[in-house]
Amino acid sequence: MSQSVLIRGGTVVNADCERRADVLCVDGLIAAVGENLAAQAPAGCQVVEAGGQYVLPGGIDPHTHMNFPFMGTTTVDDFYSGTSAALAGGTTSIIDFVIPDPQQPLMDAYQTWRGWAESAAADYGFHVAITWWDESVHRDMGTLVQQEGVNSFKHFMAYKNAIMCDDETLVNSFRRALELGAMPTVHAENGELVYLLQQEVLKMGITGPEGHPLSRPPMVEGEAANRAIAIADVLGVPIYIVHVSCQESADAIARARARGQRVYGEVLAGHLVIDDSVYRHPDFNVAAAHVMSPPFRAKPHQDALWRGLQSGQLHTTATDHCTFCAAQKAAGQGNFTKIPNGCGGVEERMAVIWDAGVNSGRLTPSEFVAITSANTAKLFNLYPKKGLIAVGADADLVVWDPAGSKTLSAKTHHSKNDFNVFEGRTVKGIASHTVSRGQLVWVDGDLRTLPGAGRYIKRPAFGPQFSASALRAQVQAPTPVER
Ligand SMILES: NC(=O)NCCC(=O)O
Ligand SMILES: [Zn+2]
Ligand SMILES: [Zn+2]
Repeated sequence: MSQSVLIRGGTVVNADCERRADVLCVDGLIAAVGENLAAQAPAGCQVVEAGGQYVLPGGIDPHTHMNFPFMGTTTVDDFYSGTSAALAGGTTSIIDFVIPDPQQPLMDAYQTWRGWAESAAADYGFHVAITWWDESVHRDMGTLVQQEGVNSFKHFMAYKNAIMCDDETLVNSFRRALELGAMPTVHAENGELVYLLQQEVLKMGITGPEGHPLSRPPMVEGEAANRAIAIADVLGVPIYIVHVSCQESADAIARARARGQRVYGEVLAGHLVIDDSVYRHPDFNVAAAHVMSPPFRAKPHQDALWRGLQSGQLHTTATDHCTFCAAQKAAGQGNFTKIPNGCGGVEERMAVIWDAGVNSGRLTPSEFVAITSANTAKLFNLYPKKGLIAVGADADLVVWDPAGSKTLSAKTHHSKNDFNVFEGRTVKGIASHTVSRGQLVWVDGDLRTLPGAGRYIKRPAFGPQFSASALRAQVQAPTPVER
Protein backbone atom coordinates (compact mmCIF):
# COMPACT_ATOMS: atom_id res chain seq x y z
CA MET A 1 0.00 0.00 0.00
CA SER A 2 1.29 3.49 -0.81
CA GLN A 3 2.31 5.77 2.07
CA SER A 4 1.08 9.32 1.76
CA VAL A 5 1.00 12.59 3.67
CA LEU A 6 -0.94 15.70 2.72
CA ILE A 7 0.16 19.03 4.20
CA ARG A 8 -2.79 21.33 3.82
CA GLY A 9 -3.18 25.10 3.80
CA GLY A 10 0.39 26.20 4.52
CA THR A 11 2.63 28.74 2.82
CA VAL A 12 5.24 26.86 0.81
CA VAL A 13 8.60 28.62 0.90
CA ASN A 14 11.38 27.88 -1.55
CA ALA A 15 14.58 29.86 -1.96
CA ASP A 16 13.07 31.75 -4.91
CA CYS A 17 9.49 32.43 -3.79
CA GLU A 18 6.63 31.67 -1.41
CA ARG A 19 3.03 30.77 -2.20
CA ARG A 20 -0.03 29.28 -0.51
CA ALA A 21 -0.24 25.62 -1.52
CA ASP A 22 -0.93 22.11 -0.32
CA VAL A 23 1.86 19.54 -0.63
CA LEU A 24 1.09 15.90 -1.31
CA CYS A 25 3.80 13.34 -0.57
CA VAL A 26 3.47 9.79 -1.90
CA ASP A 27 5.97 6.98 -1.41
CA GLY A 28 8.79 9.23 -0.29
CA LEU A 29 8.49 11.81 -3.06
CA ILE A 30 6.58 15.04 -3.53
CA ALA A 31 3.70 14.06 -5.84
CA ALA A 32 1.92 17.42 -6.12
CA VAL A 33 2.17 21.04 -4.99
CA GLY A 34 -0.92 23.16 -5.56
CA GLU A 35 -4.31 24.26 -4.35
CA ASN A 36 -6.94 21.92 -2.92
CA LEU A 37 -5.07 18.65 -3.27
CA ALA A 38 -7.35 16.75 -0.90
CA ALA A 39 -9.23 15.21 -3.83
CA GLN A 40 -5.97 13.74 -5.15
CA ALA A 41 -4.90 12.24 -1.82
CA PRO A 42 -4.84 8.42 -1.81
CA ALA A 43 -7.06 6.54 0.65
CA GLY A 44 -5.57 6.46 4.14
CA CYS A 45 -3.48 9.59 3.53
CA GLN A 46 -2.30 11.27 6.74
CA VAL A 47 -3.29 14.93 6.80
CA VAL A 48 -1.38 17.74 8.51
CA GLU A 49 -3.33 20.99 8.83
CA ALA A 50 -0.66 23.66 8.34
CA GLY A 51 -2.90 26.75 8.32
CA GLY A 52 -0.87 29.77 9.36
CA GLN A 53 2.40 27.88 9.18
CA TYR A 54 5.17 27.72 6.61
CA VAL A 55 6.16 24.58 4.73
CA LEU A 56 9.91 24.57 4.09
CA PRO A 57 12.35 22.15 2.46
CA GLY A 58 13.84 20.03 5.25
CA GLY A 59 17.08 21.50 6.54
CA ILE A 60 20.38 20.13 5.30
CA ASP A 61 23.28 20.32 7.75
CA PRO A 62 26.47 19.99 5.67
CA HIS A 63 28.78 19.66 8.67
CA THR A 64 28.24 17.08 11.42
CA HIS A 65 30.42 14.52 13.20
CA MET A 66 28.39 11.59 14.52
CA ASN A 67 30.16 8.63 16.13
CA PHE A 68 33.44 10.49 15.64
CA PRO A 69 36.58 9.11 17.30
CA PHE A 70 38.54 12.30 18.04
CA MET A 71 41.17 13.43 20.55
CA GLY A 72 41.20 10.08 22.34
CA THR A 73 37.45 9.65 22.74
CA THR A 74 34.27 9.26 20.66
CA THR A 75 31.34 11.66 20.37
CA VAL A 76 28.32 10.76 22.47
CA ASP A 77 25.93 11.09 19.55
CA ASP A 78 25.94 8.22 17.12
CA PHE A 79 24.19 8.36 13.78
CA TYR A 80 20.83 7.38 15.27
CA SER A 81 20.71 9.82 18.17
CA GLY A 82 22.30 12.59 16.10
CA THR A 83 19.95 12.30 13.15
CA SER A 84 16.93 11.87 15.46
CA ALA A 85 17.86 15.16 17.12
CA ALA A 86 18.25 16.70 13.65
CA LEU A 87 14.75 15.59 12.63
CA ALA A 88 13.24 17.00 15.83
CA GLY A 89 14.62 20.39 14.76
CA GLY A 90 13.54 20.20 11.11
CA THR A 91 16.82 19.02 9.58
CA THR A 92 16.21 16.04 7.30
CA SER A 93 19.70 15.42 5.86
CA ILE A 94 23.25 15.68 7.10
CA ILE A 95 26.61 15.51 5.39
CA ASP A 96 29.04 13.95 7.85
CA PHE A 97 32.79 13.30 7.52
CA VAL A 98 34.87 10.21 6.95
CA ILE A 99 38.21 11.04 8.59
CA PRO A 100 40.98 8.50 7.96
CA ASP A 101 43.93 8.41 10.33
CA PRO A 102 47.14 9.43 8.58
CA GLN A 103 48.35 6.41 6.58
CA GLN A 104 44.97 4.67 6.85
CA PRO A 105 43.62 3.66 3.44
CA LEU A 106 40.73 5.93 2.48
CA MET A 107 38.47 3.05 1.47
CA ASP A 108 38.91 1.34 4.88
CA ALA A 109 37.86 4.49 6.69
CA TYR A 110 34.99 5.03 4.27
CA GLN A 111 33.62 1.51 4.83
CA THR A 112 33.95 1.93 8.60
CA TRP A 113 31.91 5.14 8.57
CA ARG A 114 29.33 3.62 6.19
CA GLY A 115 28.87 0.83 8.75
CA TRP A 116 28.41 3.28 11.64
CA ALA A 117 25.91 5.29 9.63
CA GLU A 118 23.60 2.36 8.98
CA SER A 119 21.63 3.31 12.10
CA ALA A 120 20.86 6.83 10.80
CA ALA A 121 17.23 7.92 11.01
CA ALA A 122 17.65 10.64 8.35
CA ASP A 123 19.40 10.76 4.99
CA TYR A 124 23.15 11.31 5.04
CA GLY A 125 26.17 11.69 2.81
CA PHE A 126 29.90 11.98 3.46
CA HIS A 127 32.71 14.37 2.76
CA VAL A 128 35.98 12.39 2.94
CA ALA A 129 39.01 13.97 4.64
CA ILE A 130 42.40 13.84 2.99
CA THR A 131 44.82 13.53 5.90
CA TRP A 132 47.89 12.23 4.04
CA TRP A 133 49.06 11.69 0.49
CA ASP A 134 50.38 8.96 -1.75
CA GLU A 135 49.37 7.24 -4.97
CA SER A 136 46.74 5.14 -3.18
CA VAL A 137 45.01 8.29 -1.91
CA HIS A 138 45.01 9.65 -5.47
CA ARG A 139 43.45 6.40 -6.70
CA ASP A 140 40.91 6.08 -3.86
CA MET A 141 39.67 9.63 -4.38
CA GLY A 142 38.71 8.47 -7.88
CA THR A 143 36.92 5.38 -6.56
CA LEU A 144 35.04 7.44 -3.98
CA VAL A 145 33.84 9.93 -6.58
CA GLN A 146 33.15 7.57 -9.45
CA GLN A 147 31.69 4.62 -7.55
CA GLU A 148 30.57 5.83 -4.15
CA GLY A 149 28.93 9.19 -4.82
CA VAL A 150 31.34 11.31 -2.77
CA ASN A 151 31.72 14.75 -4.39
CA SER A 152 33.64 16.68 -1.74
CA PHE A 153 36.91 16.27 0.15
CA LYS A 154 37.86 17.87 3.45
CA HIS A 155 41.26 19.24 4.44
CA PHE A 156 42.14 20.11 8.02
CA MET A 157 44.72 22.91 8.03
CA ALA A 158 44.80 22.60 11.85
CA TYR A 159 45.31 19.72 14.34
CA LYS A 160 49.11 19.37 13.97
CA ASN A 161 50.48 15.92 14.80
CA ALA A 162 47.04 14.44 14.10
CA ILE A 163 44.94 14.98 10.99
CA MET A 164 46.51 18.21 9.69
CA CYS A 165 47.28 18.48 5.97
CA ASP A 166 50.47 20.19 4.81
CA ASP A 167 50.57 22.42 1.71
CA GLU A 168 51.92 19.59 -0.45
CA THR A 169 48.87 17.48 0.39
CA LEU A 170 46.54 20.44 -0.14
CA VAL A 171 47.99 21.09 -3.60
CA ASN A 172 47.90 17.43 -4.65
CA SER A 173 44.42 16.89 -3.33
CA PHE A 174 42.94 20.11 -4.76
CA ARG A 175 44.40 19.22 -8.16
CA ARG A 176 42.92 15.73 -8.01
CA ALA A 177 39.54 17.08 -6.82
CA LEU A 178 39.43 19.40 -9.83
CA GLU A 179 40.12 16.48 -12.18
CA LEU A 180 37.30 14.50 -10.53
CA GLY A 181 34.77 17.35 -10.37
CA ALA A 182 34.66 17.21 -6.56
CA MET A 183 34.59 20.18 -4.18
CA PRO A 184 37.65 20.71 -1.95
CA THR A 185 36.67 22.00 1.47
CA VAL A 186 38.94 23.28 4.24
CA HIS A 187 38.97 23.78 7.98
CA ALA A 188 40.98 26.99 7.79
CA GLU A 189 43.27 27.52 10.77
CA ASN A 190 47.06 27.66 10.61
CA GLY A 191 47.95 24.54 12.61
CA GLU A 192 51.59 25.55 13.12
CA LEU A 193 50.58 28.85 14.67
CA VAL A 194 47.94 27.18 16.85
CA TYR A 195 50.53 24.70 18.10
CA LEU A 196 53.06 27.43 18.90
CA LEU A 197 50.47 29.64 20.62
CA GLN A 198 49.14 26.71 22.68
CA GLN A 199 52.64 26.10 24.11
CA GLU A 200 53.12 29.82 24.81
CA VAL A 201 49.71 30.21 26.50
CA LEU A 202 50.38 27.15 28.68
CA LYS A 203 53.80 28.59 29.63
CA MET A 204 52.05 31.77 30.81
CA GLY A 205 50.25 29.59 33.34
CA ILE A 206 46.93 29.78 31.48
CA THR A 207 45.79 26.16 31.50
CA GLY A 208 41.98 26.52 31.60
CA PRO A 209 39.51 26.80 28.67
CA GLU A 210 40.18 30.57 28.49
CA GLY A 211 43.48 29.56 26.84
CA HIS A 212 41.64 28.01 23.89
CA PRO A 213 40.61 31.24 22.08
CA LEU A 214 43.99 32.82 22.97
CA SER A 215 45.71 30.08 20.98
CA ARG A 216 43.40 30.49 17.98
CA PRO A 217 43.04 34.24 17.26
CA PRO A 218 41.08 35.33 14.19
CA MET A 219 44.17 35.99 12.06
CA VAL A 220 45.18 32.32 12.46
CA GLU A 221 41.95 31.53 10.63
CA GLY A 222 42.34 34.43 8.19
CA GLU A 223 45.83 33.29 7.16
CA ALA A 224 44.69 29.76 6.41
CA ALA A 225 41.59 30.91 4.54
CA ASN A 226 43.71 33.22 2.38
CA ARG A 227 46.25 30.44 1.74
CA ALA A 228 43.64 27.85 0.77
CA ILE A 229 41.86 30.36 -1.46
CA ALA A 230 45.16 31.30 -3.14
CA ILE A 231 46.01 27.64 -3.82
CA ALA A 232 42.52 27.06 -5.24
CA ASP A 233 42.85 30.16 -7.42
CA VAL A 234 46.16 29.07 -8.90
CA LEU A 235 44.74 25.61 -9.66
CA GLY A 236 41.39 26.95 -10.91
CA VAL A 237 39.29 24.83 -8.57
CA PRO A 238 36.23 26.05 -6.63
CA ILE A 239 36.67 25.92 -2.85
CA TYR A 240 34.35 25.75 0.17
CA ILE A 241 35.51 27.02 3.57
CA VAL A 242 33.81 25.32 6.50
CA HIS A 243 32.88 27.06 9.74
CA VAL A 244 33.89 30.62 8.84
CA SER A 245 33.92 32.24 12.27
CA CYS A 246 35.48 35.68 11.90
CA GLN A 247 35.75 38.87 9.91
CA GLU A 248 39.26 37.92 8.67
CA SER A 249 38.14 34.80 6.80
CA ALA A 250 34.82 36.33 5.70
CA ASP A 251 36.86 39.16 4.17
CA ALA A 252 39.20 36.70 2.45
CA ILE A 253 36.17 35.05 0.83
CA ALA A 254 34.57 38.35 -0.17
CA ARG A 255 37.84 39.61 -1.72
CA ALA A 256 38.28 36.42 -3.74
CA ARG A 257 34.68 36.51 -4.92
CA ALA A 258 35.14 40.13 -5.99
CA ARG A 259 38.02 38.88 -8.18
CA GLY A 260 35.63 36.38 -9.78
CA GLN A 261 36.83 33.30 -7.90
CA ARG A 262 34.32 30.59 -6.94
CA VAL A 263 34.71 30.54 -3.17
CA TYR A 264 31.95 29.50 -0.81
CA GLY A 265 31.62 29.93 2.94
CA GLU A 266 29.76 28.03 5.65
CA VAL A 267 28.69 29.56 8.98
CA LEU A 268 27.78 27.68 12.14
CA ALA A 269 24.63 28.58 14.08
CA GLY A 270 26.72 28.80 17.26
CA HIS A 271 29.19 31.29 15.78
CA LEU A 272 26.26 33.57 14.89
CA VAL A 273 24.91 33.94 18.42
CA ILE A 274 27.45 32.84 21.05
CA ASP A 275 30.43 35.01 21.97
CA ASP A 276 33.82 34.32 23.48
CA SER A 277 32.85 35.37 27.03
CA VAL A 278 31.83 31.71 27.56
CA TYR A 279 35.50 30.73 27.92
CA ARG A 280 35.84 32.86 31.05
CA HIS A 281 32.93 31.18 32.82
CA PRO A 282 34.02 30.32 36.39
CA ASP A 283 32.72 26.74 36.08
CA PHE A 284 35.27 24.60 34.16
CA ASN A 285 32.50 22.34 32.83
CA VAL A 286 30.60 25.23 31.27
CA ALA A 287 33.68 26.83 29.74
CA ALA A 288 35.04 23.49 28.48
CA ALA A 289 31.67 22.57 26.97
CA HIS A 290 32.17 25.50 24.57
CA VAL A 291 35.64 24.44 23.43
CA MET A 292 35.45 23.97 19.70
CA SER A 293 37.58 25.11 16.79
CA PRO A 294 37.49 27.75 15.57
CA PRO A 295 36.37 29.17 18.91
CA PHE A 296 33.41 31.44 19.58
CA ARG A 297 34.44 35.00 18.79
CA ALA A 298 33.86 38.55 20.00
CA LYS A 299 30.52 40.10 18.99
CA PRO A 300 31.77 42.19 16.01
CA HIS A 301 32.69 38.92 14.25
CA GLN A 302 29.09 37.73 14.63
CA ASP A 303 27.93 40.88 12.84
CA ALA A 304 30.39 40.16 10.03
CA LEU A 305 28.99 36.64 9.64
CA TRP A 306 25.41 37.90 9.50
CA ARG A 307 26.40 40.50 6.90
CA GLY A 308 28.08 37.76 4.86
CA LEU A 309 24.93 35.65 4.87
CA GLN A 310 22.74 38.64 4.07
CA SER A 311 24.91 39.80 1.19
CA GLY A 312 25.35 36.33 -0.30
CA GLN A 313 29.13 36.29 0.28
CA LEU A 314 28.60 33.41 2.74
CA HIS A 315 26.31 30.67 1.60
CA THR A 316 25.41 27.85 3.93
CA THR A 317 24.76 27.25 7.60
CA ALA A 318 25.75 24.17 9.57
CA THR A 319 26.46 23.12 13.14
CA ASP A 320 29.66 21.05 13.23
CA HIS A 321 27.59 18.90 15.63
CA CYS A 322 30.34 17.05 17.52
CA THR A 323 29.22 16.22 21.04
CA PHE A 324 31.41 15.42 24.03
CA CYS A 325 29.94 15.18 27.53
CA ALA A 326 31.37 16.69 30.72
CA ALA A 327 33.28 13.51 31.62
CA GLN A 328 34.99 13.59 28.20
CA LYS A 329 35.73 17.32 28.35
CA ALA A 330 37.33 16.71 31.77
CA ALA A 331 40.30 15.15 29.97
CA GLY A 332 41.48 18.74 29.60
CA GLN A 333 41.39 19.70 33.31
CA GLY A 334 44.73 21.45 33.81
CA ASN A 335 45.53 21.60 30.07
CA PHE A 336 43.02 23.18 27.67
CA THR A 337 44.75 21.64 24.63
CA LYS A 338 43.48 18.23 25.75
CA ILE A 339 39.79 19.23 25.91
CA PRO A 340 38.06 17.34 23.08
CA ASN A 341 37.02 19.98 20.54
CA GLY A 342 33.37 20.10 19.59
CA CYS A 343 29.85 21.29 20.43
CA GLY A 344 26.31 20.24 19.49
CA GLY A 345 23.53 22.09 17.70
CA VAL A 346 22.06 19.90 14.97
CA GLU A 347 18.59 20.12 16.56
CA GLU A 348 18.76 23.84 17.29
CA ARG A 349 20.26 25.28 14.08
CA MET A 350 17.01 25.99 12.22
CA ALA A 351 15.23 27.58 15.19
CA VAL A 352 18.24 29.64 16.30
CA ILE A 353 18.78 31.04 12.80
CA TRP A 354 15.08 31.70 12.23
CA ASP A 355 14.80 33.46 15.57
CA ALA A 356 17.95 35.56 15.23
CA GLY A 357 17.76 35.94 11.44
CA VAL A 358 14.14 36.08 10.28
CA ASN A 359 12.57 37.54 13.41
CA SER A 360 15.13 40.36 13.38
CA GLY A 361 14.47 41.20 9.71
CA ARG A 362 17.96 40.18 8.65
CA LEU A 363 16.60 37.38 6.44
CA THR A 364 13.39 36.74 4.56
CA PRO A 365 11.86 33.27 4.87
CA SER A 366 13.14 32.50 1.34
CA GLU A 367 16.64 33.63 2.29
CA PHE A 368 16.37 31.38 5.34
CA VAL A 369 15.60 28.44 3.04
CA ALA A 370 18.57 29.36 0.85
CA ILE A 371 21.05 29.25 3.73
CA THR A 372 19.56 26.27 5.57
CA SER A 373 19.01 23.87 2.65
CA ALA A 374 18.92 25.10 -0.96
CA ASN A 375 22.45 26.52 -1.23
CA THR A 376 23.95 23.40 0.35
CA ALA A 377 21.95 21.21 -2.03
CA LYS A 378 23.25 23.23 -4.98
CA LEU A 379 26.89 23.30 -3.88
CA PHE A 380 27.01 19.58 -3.15
CA ASN A 381 24.91 18.62 -6.18
CA LEU A 382 21.81 17.37 -4.39
CA TYR A 383 19.51 19.94 -5.95
CA PRO A 384 16.62 19.71 -6.92
CA LYS A 385 16.09 16.33 -5.19
CA LYS A 386 16.74 18.12 -1.92
CA GLY A 387 16.53 21.78 -0.92
CA LEU A 388 13.37 22.40 -2.98
CA ILE A 389 9.65 21.76 -2.63
CA ALA A 390 8.63 20.67 -6.11
CA VAL A 391 7.09 17.65 -7.79
CA GLY A 392 9.62 14.79 -7.95
CA ALA A 393 11.81 16.07 -5.11
CA ASP A 394 12.38 13.93 -2.01
CA ALA A 395 9.54 14.38 0.48
CA ASP A 396 11.81 16.00 3.09
CA LEU A 397 9.80 18.84 4.58
CA VAL A 398 9.30 20.80 7.71
CA VAL A 399 6.10 22.47 8.78
CA TRP A 400 7.41 25.58 10.45
CA ASP A 401 5.38 27.35 13.08
CA PRO A 402 6.52 30.99 13.16
CA ALA A 403 4.45 31.62 16.29
CA GLY A 404 5.61 28.54 18.20
CA SER A 405 8.31 29.04 20.76
CA LYS A 406 10.46 27.03 23.12
CA THR A 407 13.36 27.39 25.49
CA LEU A 408 16.35 25.35 24.36
CA SER A 409 17.85 23.09 26.99
CA ALA A 410 19.85 19.92 27.56
CA LYS A 411 16.89 18.78 29.66
CA THR A 412 14.63 18.62 26.63
CA HIS A 413 16.90 18.21 23.61
CA HIS A 414 17.20 14.86 21.79
CA SER A 415 20.98 14.68 21.57
CA LYS A 416 22.59 12.30 24.09
CA ASN A 417 24.86 15.10 25.26
CA ASP A 418 24.58 16.51 28.77
CA PHE A 419 25.15 20.11 27.68
CA ASN A 420 23.47 22.48 25.26
CA VAL A 421 25.42 25.52 24.09
CA PHE A 422 22.10 27.33 23.52
CA GLU A 423 20.87 26.53 27.06
CA GLY A 424 18.17 28.94 28.22
CA ARG A 425 17.73 30.69 24.86
CA THR A 426 14.05 31.14 24.01
CA VAL A 427 13.40 30.94 20.29
CA LYS A 428 10.26 31.87 18.36
CA GLY A 429 9.79 29.82 15.20
CA ILE A 430 10.02 26.03 15.54
CA ALA A 431 9.38 22.83 13.61
CA SER A 432 5.87 21.57 14.38
CA HIS A 433 6.13 18.60 11.98
CA THR A 434 9.00 17.01 10.10
CA VAL A 435 8.54 14.73 7.11
CA SER A 436 11.53 12.61 6.16
CA ARG A 437 11.30 10.65 2.91
CA GLY A 438 7.55 10.92 3.14
CA GLN A 439 7.27 9.72 6.77
CA LEU A 440 5.99 11.92 9.56
CA VAL A 441 8.81 11.62 12.07
CA TRP A 442 8.17 14.64 14.32
CA VAL A 443 4.62 15.58 15.22
CA ASP A 444 4.11 18.39 17.71
CA GLY A 445 6.82 17.20 20.07
CA ASP A 446 6.40 13.49 19.41
CA LEU A 447 9.57 11.97 17.88
CA ARG A 448 8.90 8.87 15.77
CA THR A 449 12.28 8.10 14.24
CA LEU A 450 13.51 4.64 13.36
CA PRO A 451 17.12 3.46 13.31
CA GLY A 452 18.14 2.69 9.74
CA ALA A 453 15.33 4.68 8.11
CA GLY A 454 17.86 7.14 6.65
CA ARG A 455 19.52 6.39 3.34
CA TYR A 456 23.02 7.05 2.07
CA ILE A 457 22.81 9.82 -0.52
CA LYS A 458 25.09 9.48 -3.52
CA ARG A 459 26.15 12.90 -4.75
CA PRO A 460 27.24 13.06 -8.39
CA ALA A 461 30.47 14.85 -9.33
CA PHE A 462 30.76 17.82 -11.68
CA GLY A 463 28.16 20.10 -10.12
CA PRO A 464 27.41 23.26 -12.12
CA GLN A 465 30.37 25.18 -10.62
CA PHE A 466 32.72 22.66 -12.22
CA SER A 467 31.41 22.92 -15.79
CA ALA A 468 31.73 26.69 -15.58
CA SER A 469 35.25 26.46 -14.13
CA ALA A 470 36.29 23.96 -16.82
CA LEU A 471 34.94 26.24 -19.55
CA ARG A 472 36.76 29.21 -18.05
CA ALA A 473 40.02 27.25 -17.95
CA GLN A 474 39.52 26.28 -21.60
CA VAL A 475 38.81 29.84 -22.71
CA GLN A 476 41.82 31.17 -20.79
CA ALA A 477 44.21 28.32 -21.60
CA PRO A 478 47.71 29.61 -22.42
CA THR A 479 48.94 28.99 -25.95
CA PRO A 480 52.48 28.58 -27.22
CA VAL A 481 53.92 31.21 -29.57
CA GLU A 482 54.25 29.76 -33.09
CA ARG A 483 57.76 30.62 -34.36
N1 LIG B 1 35.09 21.85 15.33
C1 LIG B 1 35.49 21.11 16.33
O1 LIG B 1 35.91 21.70 17.31
N2 LIG B 1 35.47 19.76 16.31
C2 LIG B 1 35.16 18.94 15.23
C3 LIG B 1 36.29 18.83 14.26
C4 LIG B 1 36.35 20.03 13.36
O2 LIG B 1 35.47 20.23 12.54
O3 LIG B 1 37.30 20.79 13.43
ZN1 LIG C 1 36.78 21.93 11.70
ZN1 LIG D 1 33.85 19.70 11.92
